Amino acid sequence: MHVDIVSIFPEYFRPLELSLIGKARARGVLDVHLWDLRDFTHDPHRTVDDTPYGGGPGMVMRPEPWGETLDAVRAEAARLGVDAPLLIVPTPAGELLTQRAAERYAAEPWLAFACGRYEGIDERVLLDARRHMRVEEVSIGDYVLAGGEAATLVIVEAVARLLPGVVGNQASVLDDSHAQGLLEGPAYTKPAVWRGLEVPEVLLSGNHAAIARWRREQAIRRTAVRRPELLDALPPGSLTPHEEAL
Ligand SMILES: Nc1ccccc1-c1cnco1
Repeated sequence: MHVDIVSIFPEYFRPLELSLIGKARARGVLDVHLWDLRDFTHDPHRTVDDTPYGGGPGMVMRPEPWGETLDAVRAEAARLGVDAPLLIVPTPAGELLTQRAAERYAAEPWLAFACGRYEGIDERVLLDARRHMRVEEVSIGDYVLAGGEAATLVIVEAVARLLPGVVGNQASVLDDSHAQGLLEGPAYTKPAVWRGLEVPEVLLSGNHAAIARWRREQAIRRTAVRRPELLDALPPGSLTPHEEAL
C-alpha cells in the first residue's frame, strides 16, 4: 500500500518510522510519502492560511497550495499506475471512523491524507478534489484536535495493522476489540497471583473450550456495560439465547 500525507508538520509523522509500521515500511509492505504543504507556496513567508470570508475567529487554509499539492500527489499516483486514489480528510465534521472503514481502507492500493489545521481547509479544495478523486471526510471521535495530523496517525495505524504480514499473529488481529463487533475482555499473564490478585481459574484449566466460552462471555458482558450500542449493531443471530441473557 502507498500512503501520501500532506501536512504543514511532516515531522509529526516520525512515529510512522517506529515499531510495526516502521518494520512494514522497511519490508516494503507500506510506502509512506510525506508532502510539506509549504513547499507549494510561492511567497517569501510560505503562507498557507488567511482570514475567513464572512469574518469570525481564526484562519482558514488557502486553496492554492492545497490544489497544487494534491495535483502533485495525484500525478505521483498516476505515475504509480493508480487512477482512482482515495483522499481521506480528517475533520471533526466527518463520518466516525469504524473498524469496518479501516478494513475498507486497508483494501485500497493508495491512500492520501489531507491534514488540515487552523479553522480548516477552504471548502473548494475538497470540491475540486472530488472532481478527480474519491474523497472521504473522517472523524476519529467527538473531540477537538489542533489539526488532522494526530487523526491521520490513528487512521494509518488502524489500517496498516490490517495489511498482510504487518502484525505477526494474524489471529490476534481477528480477535481484537471491534474486529468481531465486541470489546475485548480482560487479559492476564504471569504470575498467577500478583499483590494478592489471582488469575481467573478457568484460564489456568487448560480446557480450551471453557476458556473460549469464558472469554466470549467476558467480551459480551464488557460490551453490554460499556458500549451497549455495539451489541445492538451485531447481525441478527450473532448471540446465542444464553449470550443474549448475559
Ligand atoms: N478536531 C480536528 C481538527 C482538525 C482535523 C481533524 C480533527 C478531528 C478529527 N477527528 C476528530 O477531530
